[in-house]
Amino acid sequence: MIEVAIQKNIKTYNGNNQLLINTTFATNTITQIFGPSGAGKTTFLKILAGLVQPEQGYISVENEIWLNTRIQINWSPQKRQTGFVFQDYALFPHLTVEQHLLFGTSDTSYVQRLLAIGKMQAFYRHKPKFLSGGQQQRLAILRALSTKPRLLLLDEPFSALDYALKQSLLLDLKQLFTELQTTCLVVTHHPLETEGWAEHSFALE
Ligand SMILES: Nc1ncnc2c1ncn2[C@@H]1O[C@H](COP(=O)(O)OP(=O)(O)OP(=O)(O)O)[C@@H](O)[C@H]1O
Repeated sequence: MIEVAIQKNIKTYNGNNQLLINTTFATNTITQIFGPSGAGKTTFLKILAGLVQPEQGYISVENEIWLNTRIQINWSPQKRQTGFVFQDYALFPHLTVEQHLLFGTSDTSYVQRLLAIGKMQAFYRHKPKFLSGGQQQRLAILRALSTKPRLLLLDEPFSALDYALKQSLLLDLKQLFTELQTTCLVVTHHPLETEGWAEHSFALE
C-alpha cells in the first residue's frame, strides 16, 4: 500500500491555493488520476517522485517511509527510484533510442523487449529529433520502464498515440507491470481512455 498525506502551497494565476491529498493507493495495480486543469495532478506526481517538496507531508510505500516532514525524513529522487513520464517527455537530445534504454539497464534482452513493446525496433539508432511525436512519447514510456521501477508515474502518457498503437501498448504494459510488480499511477484528461485498464480511480478536485 502507498499512504499519502500532503499539504502543498501552490501558486495559481489568481493567488495562492493549497493542494491537500490524504489517501492510499493499492500496490501492484494501476490507478488513474483525473481532475480539472490546474488541480495539481502534475505537482502531485512530482511530490511522489521527490522532485517537488510539500510544506508538510507523509509518504510511505509498502511500509518504507519516503517522506515524513515532522521527523525530517525525505528520500532523494534517486533513492525513491520511481519511473517518470513527463508531459514534455524530457528526452536526452544527444542519445539514441537504444542509448536511452541502456541508461536504465544493462540487460540487452530487456532492452529488445522494451523496443518490441513500443514498436520501436526500427528506430533504435535514432535520436529524438528524428522521431515523430508518438515515437518520442513511446520512448519516454520505455525509458521510464528501463529501470524496472516499483512505482511508475505517468503524466498524460498516451496523448500522442493513435488508437491501435495505444490498445496494443496498454495490453503489453499491463503484462509487464504484472511481471515486474509495478504500481502505476497515471494522470489522464480522458478517464475513458484508461477505463478498464486502470483498476482504480482517484479524483483530484
Ligand atoms: N513547484 C511548485 N510550487 C508551487 N506551485 C506550483 C509548483 N508547480 C506548479 N505549481 C502550480 O500548481 C498549480 C497546479 O499545476 P499542475 O501542473 O500540477 O496542475 P495539473 O492538474 O497537472 O494541470 P493540467 O491538467 O493543466 O496539466 C498551477 O497553478 C501551478 O502554477
